[in-house]
Amino acid sequence: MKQHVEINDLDHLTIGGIDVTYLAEKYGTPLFVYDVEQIRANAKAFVNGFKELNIPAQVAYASKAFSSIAMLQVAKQEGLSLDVVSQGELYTAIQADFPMDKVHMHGNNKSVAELEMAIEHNIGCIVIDNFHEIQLLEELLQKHDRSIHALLRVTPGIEAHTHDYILTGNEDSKFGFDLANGQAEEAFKQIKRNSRIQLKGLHCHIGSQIFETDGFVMAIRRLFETLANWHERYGYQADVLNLGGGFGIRYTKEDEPLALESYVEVLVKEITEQAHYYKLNSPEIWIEPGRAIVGNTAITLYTVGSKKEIPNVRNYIAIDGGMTDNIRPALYQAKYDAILANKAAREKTYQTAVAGKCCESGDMLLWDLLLPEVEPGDILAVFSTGAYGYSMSSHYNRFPKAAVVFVENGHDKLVMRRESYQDLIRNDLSYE
Ligand SMILES: Cc1ncc(COP(=O)(O)O)c(C=O)c1O
Ligand SMILES: N[C@@H](CCCC[NH3+])C(=O)O
Repeated sequence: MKQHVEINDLDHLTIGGIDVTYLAEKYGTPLFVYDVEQIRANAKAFVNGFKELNIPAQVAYASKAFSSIAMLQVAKQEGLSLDVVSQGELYTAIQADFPMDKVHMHGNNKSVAELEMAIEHNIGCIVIDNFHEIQLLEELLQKHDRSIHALLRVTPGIEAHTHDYILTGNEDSKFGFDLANGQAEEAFKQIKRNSRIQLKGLHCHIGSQIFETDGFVMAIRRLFETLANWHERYGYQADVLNLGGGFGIRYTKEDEPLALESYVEVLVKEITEQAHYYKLNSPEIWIEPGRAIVGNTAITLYTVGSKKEIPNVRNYIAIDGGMTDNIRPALYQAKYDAILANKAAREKTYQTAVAGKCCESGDMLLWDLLLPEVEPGDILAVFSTGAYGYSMSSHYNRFPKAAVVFVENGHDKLVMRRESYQDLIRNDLSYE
């Protein structure tokens, strides 16, 4: 994947051609900085991958990875569709003037309000997840005298664990209808009985941060066994197969992601072959990458503060953010890489852990990092924080949320303001 950061002759890190120490000074820290050119390049890798193979497809950006009006505007400009899982994500899409016919709604417990909002705005597709939802959707479509396109989310019994796959019998997942135990077929029959729900096809999502293609191939084969069966018994042909997201990115040197185009090639090849084998129509291919669109496009800038050196144990440096802007190390033991942005080419001699400033021992960003000699005021840049960083951020310890800046063509633009303390207490009511 293309590198979007460099080191300039001041020995400073740059992103999208802009000195990050300038950005830290201008906007303060913690600061998320996205390289928009890289977002576009990632989006194009998927979109053009399908175009070059002449395959009808939709690349839906999974907005859970990072949703903001500016981000959705870029997604729209790149011709992406959009995966939303809540009213909040749908509301953001509406505010970004995202074409509603390209919005797909997920969720394992969609509320009446969510479904009504989706129906009212005529979104492109609902991904039906459970029996309760079928009933709710039927009632709401009847009430509003409307119809809607839908996919059926199935669990194919394949789970990706980043580097390998396990086949599970009855998959223990809160999402979707199980193929093996017949619930998917029961749901299919219920939906087919309702003329207001047009079932466009099947959806599955096998995991996240996946570096191989075998799991996708296995899932496609499972889906086609099902489709062949439903074709034979019910005369059903799917217009769409949605393989979800999960395409892995590089966080550290140990990660070896595939080129994004190669996932596309494998999906296209396997789906085409399976359709041919079972003499079924080739469905449109939809995917939902989140991390692979934005993950490697952003860095987070922090200012270094205190230091603690425990002889023969560990050194700690602390930064002005932490689990409030990046919960992933605490939640998943996720690994990151980082450098001192103002001493980017300096020799690295200081072994240290990087701690956040929350009142929580687990609030750590990195456990083991080699840096140049560190002083308070240095700017730490953590790489690959574009996905599930800001979007999973919290107000723990009442820290205001960080600011987000987009850089492109040598210009920087604030796209999410840093929260103020006033913002923090905006929902508090007095009890005096
Ligand atoms: C249904 C679905 N689609 C898409 C995604 C996006 O995944 P990723 O960011 O790994 O591409 C997820 C999250 O794992 C998901 O649950
Ligand atoms: N939030 C997770 C991925 C889950 C995606 C949603 N199914 C992460 O940071 O890796």
